[in-house]
Amino acid sequence: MARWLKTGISAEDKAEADAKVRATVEGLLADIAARGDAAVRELSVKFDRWDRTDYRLTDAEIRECLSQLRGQDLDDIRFAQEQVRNFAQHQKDALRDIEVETLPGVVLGHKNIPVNSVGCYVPGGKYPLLASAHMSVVTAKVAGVPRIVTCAPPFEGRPAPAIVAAQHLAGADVIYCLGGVQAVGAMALGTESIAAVDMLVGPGNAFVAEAKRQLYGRVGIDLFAGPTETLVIADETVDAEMCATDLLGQAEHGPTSPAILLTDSEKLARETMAEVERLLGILPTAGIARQSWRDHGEVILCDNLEEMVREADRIASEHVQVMTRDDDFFLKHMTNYGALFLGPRTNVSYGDKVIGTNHTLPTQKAARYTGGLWVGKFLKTVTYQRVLTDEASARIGEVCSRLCMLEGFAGHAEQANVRVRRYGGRNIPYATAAEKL
Ligand SMILES: NC(=O)c1ccc[n+]([C@@H]2O[C@H](COP(=O)([O-])OP(=O)(O)OC[C@H]3O[C@@H](n4cnc5c(N)ncnc54)[C@H](O)[C@@H]3O)[C@@H](O)[C@H]2O)c1
Ligand SMILES: [Zn+2]
Repeated sequence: MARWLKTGISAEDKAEADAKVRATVEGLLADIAARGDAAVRELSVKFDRWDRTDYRLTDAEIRECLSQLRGQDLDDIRFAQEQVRNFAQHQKDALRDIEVETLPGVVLGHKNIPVNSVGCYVPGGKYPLLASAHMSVVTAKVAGVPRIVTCAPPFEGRPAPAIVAAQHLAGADVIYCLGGVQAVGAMALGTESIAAVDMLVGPGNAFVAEAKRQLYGRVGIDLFAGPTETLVIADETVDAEMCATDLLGQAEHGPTSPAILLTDSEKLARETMAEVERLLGILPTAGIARQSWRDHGEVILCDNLEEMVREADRIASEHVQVMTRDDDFFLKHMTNYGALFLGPRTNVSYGDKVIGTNHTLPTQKAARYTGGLWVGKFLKTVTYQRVLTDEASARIGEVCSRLCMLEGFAGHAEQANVRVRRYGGRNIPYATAAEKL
């Protein structure tokens, strides 16, 4: 039986916090819908103390941002984008348009059409998270999206040069310096100055993730990608320093980021908890990490690998780092996760920043029903059909007609009957005679 050596705040407290965010976001989106640019500007001033008449960055501002980065920084950004682009291209190559003859004379096909315009949100409230620009803009580009708009909040009172460089180098068509609900609201709803997009993608804090959720339907969204979560599954093949580092490395994202250790070793569990305390004494971002560890950190002790898989699937964490005697066991049996990091040689940070898999991943158990952002999310798989011969049309038509009448759909039946009469040469009376076929 799984046993908790450390727990976080209660499910009720979490639900209450979520309800508050929901209500706030509802109000902000209604305001943007009603008052457009004026509301966007007011919210930008209120939340980010950032006031402009036009939030679109000019070419000169973009060039200025690029010029502020060192050559090494630009090379590193290009390297990371190259990795993301390569893997996304391989994934795209695995998606084929198909056209098949499923019965003699019956041809069915599907093709993958890129969404026409997307809005890529790049978070930047607490840290200038430039990596998110690679993940959404580069991937949209590989998918073939014709119009890519991107937003990130100001950082320390101005556009973050590294984010803007990443947005630009990734191939964004239009860059706005806007954050939070005002950014995703403006992109989805459109304002006097911002043309609405068809789909929103990218991660963000609880407000951003909730705004995307509420805008879903009005536009498409990639997935529910809110505050980061990490799960470390470890046994005594690794030590406490490795586990504690990997927990705090992701806990630093924000005060509501769960970091959970799942292990079958009580010794490792206790040593890791002690090591977390030691590292919190020296980590420069300990302010945030300490709070998330206190409120959302958990340590769960299991009896064996099977139980660890069950617990991990229940948690359905965004990131799962596996460092055990049999990592492949988890790859083989786990079903709910955003991304797996197998073995101590890799880690979530590699995935977050550079290795090439997408870092925009499902949170709050969304991993039960979706994977993360990838090139396929930007593609609409649509179908088409044609019937090549009279015989095929009559054959399908006869079955169709009977099935329509089983449902009481006389009009549908007649769509079939008219074709059976013309192409099958059979004189079917109007609609009602379907059952006599
Ligand atoms: N799931 C994923 O794939 C993934 C990946 C990377 C990052 N993340 C998450 O992205 C988030 C980034 O968060 P962030 O805050 O640093 O940046 P952010 O850009 O997501 O949010 C900043 C914006 O939040 C808005 N805001 C702040 N306080 C508000 C309030 N009280 N009411 C309404 N709006 C408010 C402001 O408009 C501000 O511009 C983190 O939670 C991180 O864990 C998730
Ligand atoms: Zn991270």
